[in-house]
Amino acid sequence: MHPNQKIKIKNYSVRIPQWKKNDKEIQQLTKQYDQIDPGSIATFKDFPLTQKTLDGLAEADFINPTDIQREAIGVVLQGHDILGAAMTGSGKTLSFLIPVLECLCRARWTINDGLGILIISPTRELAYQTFEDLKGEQERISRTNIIVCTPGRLLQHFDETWNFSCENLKMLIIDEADRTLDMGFAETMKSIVSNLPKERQTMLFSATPTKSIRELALVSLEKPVYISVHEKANTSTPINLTQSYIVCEVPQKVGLLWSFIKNHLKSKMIVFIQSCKQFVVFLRNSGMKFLYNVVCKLRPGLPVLALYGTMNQMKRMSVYDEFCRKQYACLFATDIAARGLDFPSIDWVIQFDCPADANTYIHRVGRTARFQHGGEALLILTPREEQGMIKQLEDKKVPIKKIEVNPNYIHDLTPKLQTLCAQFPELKEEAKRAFTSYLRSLILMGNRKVFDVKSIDIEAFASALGLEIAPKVRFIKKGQKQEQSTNENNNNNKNHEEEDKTEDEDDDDNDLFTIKKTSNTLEQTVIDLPESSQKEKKLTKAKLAKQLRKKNLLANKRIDYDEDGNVSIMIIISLEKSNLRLIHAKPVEPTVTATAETTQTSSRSSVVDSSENNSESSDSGEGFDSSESTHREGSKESTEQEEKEETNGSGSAE
Ligand SMILES: Nc1ncnc2c1ncn2[C@@H]1O[C@H](COP(=O)(O)OP(=O)(O)OP(=O)(O)O)[C@@H](O)[C@H]1O
Repeated sequence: MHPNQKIKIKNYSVRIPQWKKNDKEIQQLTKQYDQIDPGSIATFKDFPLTQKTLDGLAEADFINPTDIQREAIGVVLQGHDILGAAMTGSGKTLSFLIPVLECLCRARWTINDGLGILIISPTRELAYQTFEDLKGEQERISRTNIIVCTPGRLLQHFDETWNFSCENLKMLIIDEADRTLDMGFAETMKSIVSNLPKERQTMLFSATPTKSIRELALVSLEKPVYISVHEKANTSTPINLTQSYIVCEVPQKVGLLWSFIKNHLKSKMIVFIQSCKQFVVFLRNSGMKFLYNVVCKLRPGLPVLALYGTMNQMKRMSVYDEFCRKQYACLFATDIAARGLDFPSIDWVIQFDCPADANTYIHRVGRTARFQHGGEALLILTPREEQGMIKQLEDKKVPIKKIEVNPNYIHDLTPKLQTLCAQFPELKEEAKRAFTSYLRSLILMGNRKVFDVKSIDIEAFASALGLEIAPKVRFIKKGQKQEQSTNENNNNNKNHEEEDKTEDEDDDDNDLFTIKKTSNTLEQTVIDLPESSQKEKKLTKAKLAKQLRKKNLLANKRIDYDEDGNVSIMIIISLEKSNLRLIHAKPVEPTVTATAETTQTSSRSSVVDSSENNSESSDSGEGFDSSESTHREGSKESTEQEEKEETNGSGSAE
């Protein structure tokens, strides 16, 4: 270069990222973490939070933290693992979302850092997607910083998404932890946790913590701080929730519900209907579809909607949105809506069917009286259910009062329903299915102190549904026989049991949990099968695939019911602790070639996931349902049948 030549220096302007500008601010905030004292926190501004977070909170009108937020945010900012418990609607979500944002901000997280936060929730809302969606998801997932998903879906990404990496993970949040375990995801959760980096912070939340959570806490948390803000409260439900129950016989329930709706037209209400996970799709929500269709046809004078797990995800979302927007409406829902969903301004929660246990009750009523709002809850019980359920609620510190109904208040809908059933044959079929599935669900419920099919006046119940004659229900006798033989076995073992009885076995939570877990397994479904065909064989996956090929069987599930609601064909494969078990199989001609092909080439994921979902995901709509995706294409016939069902009985009507 010539010495006189001037060097031109270009003035490059380097764009300084926002987080760098705030570097000093972050350092100062971090220093204040140790001084956080929940007692002195009145507003969010009292927390050492970044300006962006504070602006976001102010924009959403969140000024004062709730109890759980006041207690938990500081502890998480200080870097501790937590086990958080607080009532429904008390703001648990924000108590982990605020530290999540602060964590990413502090770590100056960018898109290139990949996954930083994993939030596991038991609901399917973000995981219920088709395989087509998954493809897009697999591309995006490596560039995502926060993932919210169900355990099943997450495990699938571990297995199938080549570029899915958790190695930079900063925080793991397990929301509604008890429900996740309740659904049989304990093993899945353990294997998820074992795949995550040890250097991370973990938060575990629940509104109804059970002993079972402790086991998950042991494997996932490191020296956790236990935060239970309402532990010493006199009640386990929000104080501004008024709770009452009515006792009436099963045949009067429909009339009572109708009278209630007619008298509360200026209200927004959710009516919870029992849905039995063990049932096949078309039977699973039959009680709910029947009631929904009846109420729609009778035109109560307010919008009526329905939300249940076997609806497709798009429909579910649109019903959810529509219900949120309405000022007055009645939503028929299964327990899919019982947890976590934050519907605005619900006036009433009606439990048309007795909940499986006190925790389910607490979550259902928790859809109203959220965050300082008021709300009312009404539980409808049969005389048989009253004592057992009320005892459970009292034990759980649920303040509930009995109210008597004036019999004149209850409409007798029988003539109207009979006319409707005669007019609409599909409604009559639905009534039959509702009848059968309700009785079956009582048998499968397990807790005989509360649920007892023998206490039902079968003829009166059928008539109350608009049926002239009661469908045959041979399974009741079979169920009773089975129960008898179980009782005899139990009597034989009684002496040993009494000797071995431990404190844990006396615990209500544990007891219920065990019952629920057993009743969730597919083995319960074989209650209706001829005894000779109930043989169970433990199989390895390879052997199973061989047998399936040999016998020309369809993998997954196909259950056909005859007119009486008895099983005529049933094939189910379930996965239990990595042992595949052929529950029952009868050879059938493969209806759709694609499904049979899938069976023959049964890859690990297709067999595993579908069976998992048959047994676990069910109505709650949780987990990744590959039977809804991989096999959907193949089993067109059954899909069409399901679709028909859904169009008949779902959506909304005014
Ligand atoms: N600090 C706050 N100020 C005002 N509203 C809040 C605050 N925190 C939460 N909320 C509102 O309270 C409602 C309930 O919050 P959230 O859904 O987090 O409750 P939850 O404890 O997770 O309930 P559930 O156990 O039923 O899932 C939401 O509508 C939320 O927007």
